[in-house]
Amino acid sequence: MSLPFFSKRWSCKGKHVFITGGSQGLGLALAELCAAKGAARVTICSRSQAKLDLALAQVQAAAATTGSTQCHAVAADVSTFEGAQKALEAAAAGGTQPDVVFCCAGGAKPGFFIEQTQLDFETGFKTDYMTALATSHAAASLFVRVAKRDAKIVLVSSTLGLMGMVGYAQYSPMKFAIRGLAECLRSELQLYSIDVHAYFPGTILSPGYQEENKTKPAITLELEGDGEKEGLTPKQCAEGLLKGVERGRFFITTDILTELFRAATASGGSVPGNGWLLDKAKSFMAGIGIPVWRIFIADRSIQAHREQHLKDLSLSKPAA
Ligand SMILES: NC(=O)C1=CN([C@@H]2O[C@H](COP(=O)(O)OP(=O)(O)OC[C@H]3O[C@@H](n4cnc5c(N)ncnc54)[C@H](OP(=O)(O)O)[C@@H]3O)[C@@H](O)[C@H]2O)C=CC1
Ligand SMILES: CCCCCCCCCCCCCCCC(=O)[C@@H](N)CO
Repeated sequence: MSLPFFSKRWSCKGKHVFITGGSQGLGLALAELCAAKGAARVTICSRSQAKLDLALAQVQAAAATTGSTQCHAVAADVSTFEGAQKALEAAAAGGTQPDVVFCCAGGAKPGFFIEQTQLDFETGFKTDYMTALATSHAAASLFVRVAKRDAKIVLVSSTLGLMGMVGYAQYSPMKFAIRGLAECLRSELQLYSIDVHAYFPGTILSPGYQEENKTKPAITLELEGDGEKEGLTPKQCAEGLLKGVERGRFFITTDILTELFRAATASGGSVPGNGWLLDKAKSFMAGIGIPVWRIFIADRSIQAHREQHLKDLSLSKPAA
């Protein structure tokens, strides 16, 4: 056990870092960062071998700056327990078990609730929640089995794991579920001294973001704001995420808005915060700013959009 005020800073140096969703976006940027920071081994995992081949070359290039990192790729679908277990076994085949597992796999398919199908929701459940559940279950089981010391599991939620809004019914509830999972695991995995962290990014300018914008309703885009201006690059997010992990933060954010939502909504003190007094101040600010935004901007724009929306809906419906 480490004391809360005197704990040593964690570092990925010399560690084996395993990353799902490592073939692009946040996961790839994180892999490059850990390679550049001297991790002993970086294993990236995603379903597509073709994407992994391209990504691995980038991670190797990042590793060349220090020269001490071995880089590997494992093709696996981590949305099942079997897939996640196999992925971790393959990662360990090189001789060292992972020390830290980042669950970055995920992705949204925005759309209107009544236009989305059972398959859309099931895909959200698999891609966002099951990948996180299966990976963290396989990782925790492995860490306990080999009595790994200093092990970590990092889950990736979203701003939308702290608040929900129009267009994200297929995705946001899964990110809320990841937050619930993180809270349960933080509590239970203390039994094995495994640290758990949860990251809540805002917009990440990733390939996934480009993809989701293809089906994103106009009203969702409007409320979310201009991603290109307000979003962060995968590299900026990876740096912020790693910094949060190094400092031992439980709920990690990389933008002020998400930090306000966290302070205002996160579990009423039943989980570690980001500084008691500062959290109180942020929660106070959020308690004023967020309702003002909801009443005067969000709900107002949605209500003003009703007429246009009904026209848009009937466009996609066959004539009665
Ligand atoms: N982009 C954004 O604006 C935001 C993203 N987030 C979250 O951050 C994380 C990273 O997002 P982003 O950088 O946009 O990621 P991308 O959507 O660009 O990439 C997703 C990655 O996950 C992999 N993946 C998807 N499904 C599986 C699966 N079943 N098994 C294994 N790998 C899988 C993909 O590879 P492959 O196709 O080869 O499987 C790919 O490497 C996600 O969890 C996302 O929900 C949170 C807030 C905002
Ligand atoms: C003072 C209070 C003002 C409040 C303003 C709130 C604005 C809401 C922003 C919601 C942003 C959602 C980002 C995450 C996106 C994400 O996870 C998807 N892109 C999936 O990939």
